[in-house]
Amino acid sequence: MINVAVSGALGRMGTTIGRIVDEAPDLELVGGIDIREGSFFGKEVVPAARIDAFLKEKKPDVLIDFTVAAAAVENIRAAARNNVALIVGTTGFSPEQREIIRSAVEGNVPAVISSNFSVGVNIFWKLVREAARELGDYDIEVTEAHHRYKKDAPSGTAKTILEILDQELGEREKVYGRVGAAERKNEIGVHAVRGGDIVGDHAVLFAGNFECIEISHRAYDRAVFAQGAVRAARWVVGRDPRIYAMQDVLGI
Ligand SMILES: NC(=O)C1=CN([C@@H]2O[C@H](COP(=O)(O)OP(=O)(O)OC[C@H]3O[C@@H](n4cnc5c(N)ncnc54)[C@H](O)[C@@H]3O)[C@@H](O)[C@H]2O)C=CC1
Ligand SMILES: O=C(O)C1=N[C@H](C(=O)O)C[C@H](O)C1
Repeated sequence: MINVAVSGALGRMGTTIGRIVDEAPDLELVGGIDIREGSFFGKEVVPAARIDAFLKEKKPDVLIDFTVAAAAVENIRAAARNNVALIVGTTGFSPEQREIIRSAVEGNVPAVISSNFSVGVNIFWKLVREAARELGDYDIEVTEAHHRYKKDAPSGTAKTILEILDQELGEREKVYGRVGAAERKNEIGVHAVRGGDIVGDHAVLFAGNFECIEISHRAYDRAVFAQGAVRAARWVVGRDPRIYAMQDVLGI
């Protein structure tokens, strides 16, 4: 039995993950952490200020964090000092926060960190990499769309797309939300749409003369992210103490 705790337990992803863990015969939901007290699936949710006492008492094997960047950094540090493995889906980290996370995790606990835990997006990233290798001279535009409550833009998944494009094509200027009259150069356009209850759409357009290729992914339910995160949680326990990607979990 793997003991699982969830931070961001009262949020959209936290409740989706809590339900999956609660229903899994091989997993035990030991409780949750959020900014306020509460309960989910019959388990206690404690305020983030009490995370150390919570981890010592409940002894989860793994903490799954879907919160906000500043909170996740503190939760990750707490898990690392209490020897709890990590799944981190939170997005919007600054380079400085990424460095704090790296030094908290490396050599201390195993952690799978991914801007997107869906299997489909992990395959989509591979397809984008392949297309970029062949179509480096085409104009490239990245578009993402999410629900009205999303706090960060562009999405973590879109930032990962940009990292892949930079790795394959060399670093190019990014133009965010094109406005005004300017001739297109070699930049990559990046566009974020926010509205309604859109779960998560991403597309990369490669536009050449007389043809375009668009690679896209659309999530219809956030269960796809939650199922991926739970799959990663089963995989991460007992691994060497370092940062892993979802591709490591999937073996792709
Ligand atoms: N990697 C992936 O596959 C996915 C990542 N995300 C990311 O997950 C994060 C959460 O997304 P949602 O669940 O939609 O947001 P949400 O706003 O519904 O939930 C976040 C929860 O975190 C709580 N929280 C805030 N500070 C906290 C702290 N210090 N400790 C514990 N909990 C705290 C909030 O009260 C809230 O309940 C975002 O960064 C989002 O981009 C979302 C979906 C998929
Ligand atoms: O906030 C969300 O909802 C999502 N966030 C992730 C991101 O920023 O890429 C993943 C997914 O698209 C949903």
